[in-house]
Amino acid sequence: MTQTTGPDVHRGAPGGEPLLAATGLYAGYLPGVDILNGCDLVLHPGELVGIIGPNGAGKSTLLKALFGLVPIRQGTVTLGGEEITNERADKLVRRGVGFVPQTNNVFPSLSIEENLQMGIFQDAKRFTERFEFVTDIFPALGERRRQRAGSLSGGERQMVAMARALMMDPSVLLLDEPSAGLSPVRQDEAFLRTRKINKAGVSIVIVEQNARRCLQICDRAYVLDQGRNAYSGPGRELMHDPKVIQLYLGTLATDVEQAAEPGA
Ligand SMILES: Nc1ncnc2c1ncn2[C@@H]1O[C@H](COP(=O)(O)OP(=O)(O)OP(=O)(O)O)[C@@H](O)[C@H]1O
Repeated sequence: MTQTTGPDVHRGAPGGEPLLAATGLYAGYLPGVDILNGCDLVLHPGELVGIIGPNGAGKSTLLKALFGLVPIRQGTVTLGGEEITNERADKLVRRGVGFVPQTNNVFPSLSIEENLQMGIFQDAKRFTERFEFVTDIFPALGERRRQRAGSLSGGERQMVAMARALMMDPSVLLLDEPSAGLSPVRQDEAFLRTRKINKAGVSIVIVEQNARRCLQICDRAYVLDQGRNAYSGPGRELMHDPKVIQLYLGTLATDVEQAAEPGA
């Protein structure tokens, strides 16, 4: 049973102190209108945690609230045990939180290299070291460092945006729908890229519309509905949970899974 009730909200999470923890968050854009209605999330060191749910559930709002872009009216956020609720985004970047927005995530008139410089302007002396790290993960960015970001494809821009967020050596990366607007093949690449960053030691919270693919790559996931936790658990477990399939994944998820299983 994966329904989240009370202490079961972080089902499947490893023990120990979480790296990032949000507790009982109420947040919204307009006075008196809450989009988040008491949702919780924890991210443990090394984890890749997904947030899925229907359109308008508040997935992106949760990410923005964690990054100080939407005011939190009630509840707390901690990073490494220290409270960071409503801390400004630039301070969060200094404290090791990176954020990759869904759209407008590169400076189109700047080159790839200049975009990466913008990512580390708060600690410019580390540019060379960090440039080497990110181009090791994404060699294409090193090879094309002089190319204007505006001339890149959607998938390549997404890669630049992720790399820019990695320049400050974050311990936590918040990714807002990295597969949005990409063709199926490019979507797969975006998920593989996410996994690669995670394997390089960065803990990740990823919001995704492509719920099935998200659950496939995540250690754990939360299903949000109307700004509240509806279900949670290990990604692959949620994928096969009849309630989650019926309410949030549709029949396609089971069809595709069965087709992928030998002998099915
Ligand atoms: N800047 C804004 N000002 C006012 N309301 C907003 C703003 N951004 C989002 N909302 C509202 O907040 C609600 C949740 O939006 P949010 O983008 O967080 O949902 P989501 O779960 O990410 O949805 P989707 O999967 O469609 O991207 C929606 O009703 C939306 O209209």
